[in-house]
Amino acid sequence: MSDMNVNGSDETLESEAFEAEPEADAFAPSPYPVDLRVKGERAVVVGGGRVATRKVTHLLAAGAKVTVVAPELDERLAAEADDGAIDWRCKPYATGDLDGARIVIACTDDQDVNHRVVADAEPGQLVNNTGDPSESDFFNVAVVEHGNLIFTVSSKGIDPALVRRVKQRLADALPDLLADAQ
Ligand SMILES: C[C@@]1(CC(=O)O)c2cc3[nH]c(cc4nc(cc5[nH]c(cc(n2)[C@H]1CCC(=O)O)[C@@](C)(CC(=O)O)[C@@H]5CCC(=O)O)C(CC(=O)O)=C4CCC(=O)O)c(CCC(=O)O)c3CC(=O)O
Ligand SMILES: NC(=O)C1=CN([C@@H]2O[C@H](COP(=O)(O)OP(=O)(O)OC[C@H]3O[C@@H](n4cnc5c(N)ncnc54)[C@H](O)[C@@H]3O)[C@@H](O)[C@H]2O)C=CC1
Repeated sequence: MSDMNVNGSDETLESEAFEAEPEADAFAPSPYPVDLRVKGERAVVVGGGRVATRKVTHLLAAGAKVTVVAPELDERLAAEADDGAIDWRCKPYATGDLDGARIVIACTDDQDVNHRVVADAEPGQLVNNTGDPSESDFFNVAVVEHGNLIFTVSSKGIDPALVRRVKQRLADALPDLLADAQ
């Protein structure tokens, strides 16, 4: 598998996880792959930095109602809050902030807080701890959209850097790959 090559160049996608070392597969069995419909559902994102910005962008595109809990917001999220696109609770996370959420994403730079968010979530809430895949009900995947097609890339939470590289190659290769398929 190590010579898998999406774009036809000589470069290979080197990765320990890609070689499927038995001890690397801490998240077996594989996750159940779905496209989750979240239109109109409440999503609570705890943390307002770079990683939160990426998650919020996808949640808004999917039509979720987004609440961000954080004492500070990155520039782009601050603009979304000013526009009324997201609800911003300008404060540190506290128990109770997850009430009414269908989806919960913990992405502060304080792993104790992220852990507390996971511990506070109700059984019916889908929770993602961006700093600890072992505590997540789901993983955020890389996305390449092409017309009505959505291509997603996941490594079962094992190797996000590899996922990012593969996404880029997929995006570069898709126009040629699909030229006579549509
Ligand atoms: C488990 C998961 C949690 C989750 O569900 O979010 C997770 C976890 C972690 N990521 C880390 C690092 C980075 N992740 C990225 C990028 C992406 N990460 C994404 C998903 C996921 N990342 C989930 C698993 C997905 C899978 O593998 O199947 C993507 C695909 C989707 C998205 O985030 O929306 C998005 C690319 C999207 C795009 O390009 O479009 C970058 C690059 C960057 O930020 O620019 C870096 C910087 C490092 C680098 O580049 O090497 C660290 C180490 C943190 C540390 O130690 O500091 C952890 C924690 C850990 O692994 O323990
Ligand atoms: N899944 C992924 O794609 C990645 C995940 N990570 C994880 O995400 C974490 C955050 O990364 P960045 O967004 O780059 O950090 P950042 O420093 O840009 O943002 C951290 C945010 O957390 C907020 N925050 C801090 N304490 C808080 C509290 N008690 N309550 C609410 N909000 C609080 C801050 O105000 C800030 O908005 C990293 O520590 C790492 O664990 C890092 C890289 C990629």
